[in-house]
Amino acid sequence: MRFFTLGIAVATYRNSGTKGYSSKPSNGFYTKYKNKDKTTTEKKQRRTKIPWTEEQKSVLSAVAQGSSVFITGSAGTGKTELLMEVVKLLRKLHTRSKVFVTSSTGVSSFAIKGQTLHSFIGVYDTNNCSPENLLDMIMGKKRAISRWEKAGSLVIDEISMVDAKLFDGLEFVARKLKGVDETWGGIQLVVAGDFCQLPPVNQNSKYVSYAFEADCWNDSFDLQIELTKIFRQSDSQFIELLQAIRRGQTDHPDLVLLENYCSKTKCDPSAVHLFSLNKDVKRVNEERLKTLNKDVVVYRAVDSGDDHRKDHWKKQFEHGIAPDVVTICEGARVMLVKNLHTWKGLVNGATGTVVGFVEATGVADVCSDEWLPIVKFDLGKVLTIEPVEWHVRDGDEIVARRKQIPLILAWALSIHKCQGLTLDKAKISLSQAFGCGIVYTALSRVKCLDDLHLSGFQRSLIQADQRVSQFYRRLALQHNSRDLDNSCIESKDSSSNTTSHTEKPDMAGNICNFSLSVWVARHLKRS
Ligand SMILES: Nc1ncnc2c1ncn2[C@@H]1O[C@H](COP(=O)(O)OP(=O)(O)OP(=O)(O)O)[C@@H](O)[C@H]1O
Repeated sequence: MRFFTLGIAVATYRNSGTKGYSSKPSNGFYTKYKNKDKTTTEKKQRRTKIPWTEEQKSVLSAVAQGSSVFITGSAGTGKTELLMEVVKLLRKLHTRSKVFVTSSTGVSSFAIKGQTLHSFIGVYDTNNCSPENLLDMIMGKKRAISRWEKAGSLVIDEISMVDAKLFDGLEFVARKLKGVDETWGGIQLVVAGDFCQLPPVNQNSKYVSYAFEADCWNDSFDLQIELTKIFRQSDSQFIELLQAIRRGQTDHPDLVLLENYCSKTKCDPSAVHLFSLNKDVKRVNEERLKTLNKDVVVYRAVDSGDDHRKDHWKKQFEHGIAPDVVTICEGARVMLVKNLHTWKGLVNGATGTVVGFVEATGVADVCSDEWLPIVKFDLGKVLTIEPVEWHVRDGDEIVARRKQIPLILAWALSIHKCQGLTLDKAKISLSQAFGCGIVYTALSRVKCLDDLHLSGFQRSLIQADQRVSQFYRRLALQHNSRDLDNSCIESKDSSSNTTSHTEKPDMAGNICNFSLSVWVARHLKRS
């Protein structure tokens, strides 16, 4: 493997546009943030302390039994958090090198420390590809073939953006390359996502088919489970309103609240501005940076990787969240794009303001004698941000590394980029919004209505796809029939005292018996 380095340039120049290296950005902070945040062991201990719900536990126990599982649920129900735990479990079951962790978008694949689904497949343009075409394209790629042959488990996050044709194609490829005549060639599949959020993007046609419409969908899973406990929001009125929007309900009485928020509330200047178009995001961020009229510091990423596969990983970085160039100055609103200190809330999505710069002496081989930003996070913590590393993986192998400051300008963001994030405050411009799920995805980023300022909101923008609604209705019916089956099994088994299960009311007040759901789902699938 050959590595090359682009070289880092940390330069300061006046906002006026005249480039030139200056000594140090003017600020009053030259003391490094001392609290070097505990040991790795302590970090690990804290992470494992998440109080999993019964639903989440049932997923973990199904995975531990070798089941293939689909995890869905509203925004903020902990799908991604749970997936991280599932990955740990799968690695114990199959060994690390046989577990492939993927997501449909670059941003979300970084969030789960995986790779994009397309990079795992080894083919980038899969639009309207038949299963046979897909297999043909993969057959020309040794590494891709070996990944498929090796795979004991495949994890796919943000499934809402994967279309049915691709999902069926992947199942076909798995069966052929594993040489096992079982669904997915016997690979343990764990898939997560919310079909009420952003749908698949198909460049060649307006019609999108969701993954659940794939012929193999039902046979792919032993358990399909909808998580019902929402963690991101706690205000029941807001939760109910979001659920109405998720269902595409345009006549909900509380929608008037959003119309009021559109016109009346004064916008908090620290709120993140969300747009549906990237050009609006770029424009607003550049405008806001200029208005500060301060010296800026430019951080260029240092990339290294396998030269032969440079096109591949460059593309990955382009589509990922790790920025190529970060241009900031004192006063700039920024967002962390990597988890730094989870237990302190300094995670991917945490926002703050650059309050100064500190000399970067001794920071591992980049930025030496240059400047590191000090960020005061909205949560109150102040932290010197050092460069971190992102990886592009090919299965278990790291094929490229990017070192960069994990910040992006955060006055404005695209709604697509923020899928999966929790935002402290948001100013959402919906005037250019289009398509199903976009209003729900945008609004569900914040924790409460007071954190929201809206413009361009109209009830007509709320759109839910009928196929998605039908899918969730079917899933709910399955759950209900499973509950009935469970109570039968319970009474059968109670005589032998072998069954223990937890009862928990779901959002609709029904009683769900989750510990038995795996068995029942398998039973339903086979019968
Ligand atoms: N059992 C739990 N107890 C407490 N908090 C939890 C639990 N599970 C998840 N969370 C927290 O809930 C928040 C939302 O989780 P996460 O981002 O995984 O949701 P999600 O379902 O993936 O959302 P989205 O669909 O918007 O991507 C996170 O802050 C996460 O740490």
